[in-house]
Amino acid sequence: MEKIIVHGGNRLVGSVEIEGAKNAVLPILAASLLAKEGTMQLDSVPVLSDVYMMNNVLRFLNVKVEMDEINKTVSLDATSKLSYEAPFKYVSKMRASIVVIGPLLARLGHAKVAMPGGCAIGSRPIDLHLKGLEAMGAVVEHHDGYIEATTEGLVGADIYLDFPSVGATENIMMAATLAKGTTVIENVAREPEIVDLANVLNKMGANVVGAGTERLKIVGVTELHGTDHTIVQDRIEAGTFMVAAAATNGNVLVKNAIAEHNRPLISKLEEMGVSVTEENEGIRVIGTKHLKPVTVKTLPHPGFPTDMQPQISILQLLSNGESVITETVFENRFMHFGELRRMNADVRIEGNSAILHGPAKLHGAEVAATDLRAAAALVLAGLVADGYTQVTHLKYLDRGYYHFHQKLAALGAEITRVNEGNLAIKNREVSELNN
Ligand SMILES: CC(=O)N[C@H]1[C@@H](OP(=O)(O)OP(=O)(O)OC[C@H]2O[C@@H](n3ccc(=O)[nH]c3=O)[C@H](O)[C@@H]2O)O[C@H](CO)[C@@H](O)[C@@H]1O
Ligand SMILES: C=C(OP(=O)(O)O)C(=O)O
Repeated sequence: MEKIIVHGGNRLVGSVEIEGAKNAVLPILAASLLAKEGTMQLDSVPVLSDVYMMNNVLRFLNVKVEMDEINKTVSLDATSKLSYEAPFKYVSKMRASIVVIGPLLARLGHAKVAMPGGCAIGSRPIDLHLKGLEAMGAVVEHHDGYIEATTEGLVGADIYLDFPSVGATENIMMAATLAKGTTVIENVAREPEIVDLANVLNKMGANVVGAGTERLKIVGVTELHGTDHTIVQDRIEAGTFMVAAAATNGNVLVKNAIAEHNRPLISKLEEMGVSVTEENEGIRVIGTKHLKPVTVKTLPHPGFPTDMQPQISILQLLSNGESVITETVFENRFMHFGELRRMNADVRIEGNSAILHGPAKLHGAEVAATDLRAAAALVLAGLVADGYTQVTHLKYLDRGYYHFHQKLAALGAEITRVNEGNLAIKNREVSELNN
C-alpha cells in the first residue's frame, strides 16, 4: 500500500511554489463546454487526479482535451457535436463533475448526469443547483440514478440561494450566460474561485457582473468562444503550507500567495502568535514556540474556509490550552480527529464543535486519510510528532495536492512516499518501523 512516512521534528525553512487552484480549474474546465467557437487555453493547471477525472468527463462529452503536465497547460476544443450524457462511471468518482450540467443545458438544451451521491464529508445534496436551473425554465427529472434536464431555451430569472453554495452558484452562473434575458442570483458564493470563473466567462464573451459580491447579474448572450486564462493560485494549498510553517516553528515564504484570499486564516495565525508578513514575493510565515489557543468557526467565504479546518486543528492541538473549532458547512468533517487520537491528540466532539486540549505531545502512528484535507492534516501532524507517522489512503491527497511530500522535503521535512515493499524505503526507516 502506498504511504507517506514522516519523521517529525524538523523546522521547515525556505520557500514554496503554489499551484493553480483545484476549485477554480474544475468549473473552468467545465465552462469550456460553452465555447462554440475557438479553443480554451488554460495555464497554471494543477496536475491533480481531479483534473484528470474532469478531463475524462469532458472527453466523454466529445470535447478534445490535451493536457501538458510539464508546462501545466490544458487546451480544450468543444466545437464538435457534443454529447449530453455524463455517466456514473465518471461522475461517481468526483462530485465536482456535477458542474457540467449548467453548461450542457445552456449549450445543448439537454443534460443527463449521474447523481453524484454523498461523500465522506457530508451528504452534499444538489437541490439548490436544480432549483436555479428550473427557475430558468429547465425541466428536471430524476430516474435510474440520473438527473435529466431539458429545455426549449433557458430564460433569465431572479434566483435566491438559501445557502451560498459554491457549486450551485457556478452551475447557475454558467447556464445563465447563454439564457435569453437577464438572470440575477442573490446570496451567491463569493469565493475567489467564483471570481476566477466569472473572469473566464467574460473573456469568453459572457456578461457577468458582481462576482465576489452577494449578487450576480448575468445578461445572456447568444454565443461564447474559447479564450486563454491563467488559473488563480490555490489559497487552500497556500494555507496548508502556512500552517505547516507555523506548526514546525519554521520560517517559510509561500510564493505569490494572495493575502486577500487568505484573510481569515492569516487573522487566526496572528491571534495564535504566528508572524505573517506580506513581502514582494509572497507571504512569509514565521512560527512561535508558544502558540495561543483560538476559537475557529468555518463559514462560507469570506469566513474561515472549511477546507482549512482539519489543517488549522493541528495548530490548535499544539497550542497552550483549550481551543474550539466549529464546522458549520459540512456535517461530517471531523473524521481526522479519530485518526489524530491514535497520535495522542486530546479531542472531544460536542455536536458540530471539537474541543481540543494542548499542547499535545503527538506520537507517530499509522493513520488513514479519510478525505482530502484530512490527508494533509495528518501529514502536518506527522511533521511535529515524535518518531515516524505513516499516512495511508493517499488517493485523497492526490485529489488536491501536487508533489506535497516533495515540497515539504524541499523545506527540510524528513518525509518520503513509498509503496510498501518498494526498495525506495530506506533501510533505516524499515528497521525503525519494524521495531
Ligand atoms: C470543487 C469545489 O469547488 N469544492 C468546494 C465547494 O464544494 P461544493 O460546491 O460542493 O460546496 P457547496 O458550497 O455547494 O456546499 C456547502 C454546503 O451547502 C450544502 N448544499 C450545497 C448545494 C445544494 O444544492 N444544497 C445544499 O444543501 C452542502 O451539502 C454543504 O453542506 O465548496 C465547498 C465549500 O466551500 C468546499 O469545501 C469545496 O472544496
Ligand atoms: C472538499 C473539497 O473538495 P471537493 O468539493 O472537490 O470534494 C476540498 O477541496 O477540500
